[in-house]
Amino acid sequence: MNTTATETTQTSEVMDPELRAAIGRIARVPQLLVACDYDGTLAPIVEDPSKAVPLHESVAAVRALAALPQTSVAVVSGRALRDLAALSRLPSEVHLVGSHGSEFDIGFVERLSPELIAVRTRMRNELRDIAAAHPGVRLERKPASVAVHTRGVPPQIAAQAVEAVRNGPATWDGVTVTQGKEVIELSVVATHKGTAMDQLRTQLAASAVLFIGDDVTDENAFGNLHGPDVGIKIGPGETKAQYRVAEPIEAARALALLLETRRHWLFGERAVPIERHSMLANGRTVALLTPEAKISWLCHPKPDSAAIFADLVGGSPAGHFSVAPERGGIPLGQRYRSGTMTVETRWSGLTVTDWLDRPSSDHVPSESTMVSGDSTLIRVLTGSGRVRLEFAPRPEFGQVAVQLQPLGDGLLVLGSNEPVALYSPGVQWQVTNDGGYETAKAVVDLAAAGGQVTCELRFGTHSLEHHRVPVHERQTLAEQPWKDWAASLRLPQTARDLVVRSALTLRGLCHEATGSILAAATTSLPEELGGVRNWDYRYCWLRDASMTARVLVDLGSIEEAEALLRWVDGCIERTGGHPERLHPLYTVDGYELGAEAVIDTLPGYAGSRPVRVGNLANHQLQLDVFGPIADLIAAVADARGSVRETEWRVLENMVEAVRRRWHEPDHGIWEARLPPRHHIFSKVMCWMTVDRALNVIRQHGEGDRPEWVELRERIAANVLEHGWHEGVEAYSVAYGDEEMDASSLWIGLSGLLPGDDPRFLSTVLKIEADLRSGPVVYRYHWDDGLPGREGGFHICTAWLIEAYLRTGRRTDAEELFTQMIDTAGPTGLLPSSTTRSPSVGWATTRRRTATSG
Ligand SMILES: O=P(O)(O)OC[C@H]1O[C@H](O[C@H]2O[C@H](CO)[C@@H](O)[C@H](O)[C@H]2O)[C@H](O)[C@@H](O)[C@@H]1O
Repeated sequence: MNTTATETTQTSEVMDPELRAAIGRIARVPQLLVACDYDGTLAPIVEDPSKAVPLHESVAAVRALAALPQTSVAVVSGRALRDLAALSRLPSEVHLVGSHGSEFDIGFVERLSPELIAVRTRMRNELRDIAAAHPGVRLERKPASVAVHTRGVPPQIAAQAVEAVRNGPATWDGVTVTQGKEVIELSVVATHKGTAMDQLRTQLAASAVLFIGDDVTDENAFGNLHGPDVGIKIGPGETKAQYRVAEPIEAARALALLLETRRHWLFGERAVPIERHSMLANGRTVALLTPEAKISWLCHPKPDSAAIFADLVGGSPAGHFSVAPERGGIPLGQRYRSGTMTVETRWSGLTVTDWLDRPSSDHVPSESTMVSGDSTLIRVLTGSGRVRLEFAPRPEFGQVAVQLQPLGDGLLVLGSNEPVALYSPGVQWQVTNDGGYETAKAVVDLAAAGGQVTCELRFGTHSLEHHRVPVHERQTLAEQPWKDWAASLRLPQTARDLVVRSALTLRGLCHEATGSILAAATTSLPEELGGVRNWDYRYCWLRDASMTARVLVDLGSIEEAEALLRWVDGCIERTGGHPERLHPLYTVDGYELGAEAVIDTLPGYAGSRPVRVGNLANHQLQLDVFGPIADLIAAVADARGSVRETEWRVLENMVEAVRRRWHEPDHGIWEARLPPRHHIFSKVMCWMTVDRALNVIRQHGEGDRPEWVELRERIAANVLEHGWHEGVEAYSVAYGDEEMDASSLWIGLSGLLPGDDPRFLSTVLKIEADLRSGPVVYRYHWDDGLPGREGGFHICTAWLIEAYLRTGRRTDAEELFTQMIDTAGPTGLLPSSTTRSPSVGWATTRRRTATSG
């Protein structure tokens, strides 16, 4: 018998914290079944069984739960199904099961055999006589049973009646006896709520079941619960349920909490628009900060590792590190310190300064005993007010429960493979357990602490030693390389500040240890709020990384391109002489990704699920990837005035890859999960590969390569002829297809067609007409086989701006540029896509959290 539920029943309105935590956990399962008993659970016990009506609080919660997606609700009662439906008046979404789990539908009675009906008739007659001989005893007839009620009957008469039942029809062959609350029931079929629950679980494909009941018959259901299931017993008495509440109204409260938590989980908590975040970076990993100084995203040890803070796609249960004035209030503002990746968030009386420190070995004098790990998130709190801190690390996207152990000047995160320590002298942490996860909370009085408190979240170490270098010096040391780099850039006259911020953000996406460049800091930000187009972009795409590095070369910085090209060389080497088999993307370490998977415990950004890790596009054929690499080598060679051996090798491989495969259909730049096509963009990029290689060899090598010239001309002739669609008078998305695609602007942007070629002019006009809507430029409107809608893409906006410039439409270019930068957030970040949502206005979502246009 059980025992997990405490015998003392709760009478207060405060819910048992363990039950609260269990509800928090089960609210987050993919497919939930909520099952309740009726009498004594939804409906308080009353003397007359025909007057038992449910609490309106319970009905409200049950109805609302049943209306949620991925959620089923059932009422499993001892009552006849017909009576249950009449009394409960629950809507048809709620599954009703009567007769202690035997009666799933009204036709049940017709399936009783003639023999059973004969026994039932005999039993009814006998029980009628017993009731007549015992005043006050009431009978309740059900399809296969009779309940003999003794509630309100003098105890002696009740006992005699029960004895008569037990010694009489209860002894007959084929009769099952069930004892309930002042009721004894005889049935001609065996009944079992546990079996009914198993049947419902299978029918409704439930990942977990929450069952609430009060009576002895409910123990069969409690006994069949297992794994993530939750059982709640109402009232006293032995039980197999893990949790207990005192009375039905408390069960109603538990259902209301379940409803609220599950609603949040399904639809997301109030989501901060993506462009309102700020990004921290240190060349090793990246973090996102909300406008309220909450660290809402951080993967560790690498940017494509699992997140320790995934609040961005999972709300606060998915992990965060928050700092705010105790009195509350909205921040006055947030900004980057000029030319750095340090962010300041200001309230009246409090400034929080955040940065990701570089590995401390770079900075710590050799005599220091300080042992620090890979990265350190430093949070400096200055001011005079009282500040509330909440530290909720959830390693491995919250899949691994950890303990927080206050120790010395901080606390340790225990239970994770990667050591993590929070050094926070002067902060007294209180650790609470919430849903199996521990959270540390504290309030600090900055005035009493001398005006400043520092928190250092140290990754890769359990050291809580004092760092010998004062924090302000470490800030200078962390900021100086960013400042020096930003100061070295060759900036355009237009929008200089935004360009610097863009460049710093792109630089922040560079992984210094390997040379790879992330396509984005995050996974699963949706193309459409609430949609399913949520992909993991925390990897290095050959195309995107080359385009990023190319932008930085244009701004005068070639070291990122050099590092990337070394990384690409490593990827090519691992193809074993088959550059044409390069994958479109790799991990930051340059290896193939694991299988794409869904983390179904995370609700997604604003409820946009699934949250994915890995990316199936890894196995697609994308023949365009060689072009941006060759283009980058050409730009580096021109900037440096020479070509390195590695770069020659990469260039030769790119041309060879194109020679082997340019004529094949592929999946294209947008990675549609459709059969391959002859995409215009891929063909143009193949042409560009050979064209840029010829430029390099002519300017920095030895003479020409006639076979390359011939290859380039062959590709050009092919795409110019087959890519042109007479019907739409433009270069469309793919050979023979009349749909438009913004990437086809590259027919002119690449230089394959000159700016004044009528075919390019006509293509620009057609793309503008079909794909531009005010400030938004869509990638395409063709059916990509996925549900939901596309958002606008800033990279397409940038291409259209450039196409306007090349075709002599400067005013249009300037106007669209102004419209585009108007969508940037307060600290200058501009995500890669835009979508209109009634709830959040112009929300910018998905992919590269950077101003890369
Ligand atoms: O499985 P349940 O939904 O809990 O049904 C069990 C029995 O509940 C009813 O009887 C009980 O509630 C009555 C109304 O409050 C009360 O008067 C009686 O004393 C209780 O035993 C119902 O009448 C039975 O048919 C159910 O088997």
